Amino acid sequence: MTENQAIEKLSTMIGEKRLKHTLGVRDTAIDLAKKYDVDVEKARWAGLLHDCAKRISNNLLLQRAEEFGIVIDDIYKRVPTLLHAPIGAEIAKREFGIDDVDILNAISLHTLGHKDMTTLDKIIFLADYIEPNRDCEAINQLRESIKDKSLDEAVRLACENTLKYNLEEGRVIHPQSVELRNSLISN
Ligand SMILES: Nc1ncnc2c1ncn2[C@@H]1O[C@H](COP(=O)(O)OP(=O)(O)O)[C@@H](O)[C@H]1O
Repeated sequence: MTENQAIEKLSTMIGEKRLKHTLGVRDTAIDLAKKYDVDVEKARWAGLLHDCAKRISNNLLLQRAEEFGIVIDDIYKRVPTLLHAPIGAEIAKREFGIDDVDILNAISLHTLGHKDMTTLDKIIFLADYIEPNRDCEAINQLRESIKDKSLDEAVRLACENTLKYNLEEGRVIHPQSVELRNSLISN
């Protein structure tokens, strides 16, 4: 499938607004890949497809997770939308013909992150947070503050912002993101 064909298909799956975000993530991921010497094509495809399951309803996400053999833990049960990441990886494989494990893992980990992320995984996680179409105070500030920081520092700050947001909103927090945050603290 060409990139244009993928974009065409995606637009029917996620709608115009989410597509704009997606193209922002793709472009940001490509810039970060060049900066951190990661395969640009992998960053392009992971960025492009990271949210391909974003429009699927909670009930269908739970159903698909069963079908695909994805373990539905307690937090996934309570916040099924989190499943759009691992299910997105399955859809990228089944419907977009992606067979590269690095791309599929980056899609799967883009929302919660993971303590053992590869550089590509970190790039997609960060790109999803800082892409230019996201316009809110916390993100605008973070974009500025990470300019002179390492990738790990930037990932930690993005992760901490998401954790803080979930705390402030009184939402549950998946331990995988707490583990990611702790893995990026040196003491
Ligand atoms: N670590 C986490 N634990 C629990 N919920 C989370 C976590 N990270 C994100 N979420 C929630 O998952 C939902 C989807 O997150 P995300 O895909 O980042 O959203 P979007 O791309 O639409 O901003 C949000 O409601 C967010 O609060």
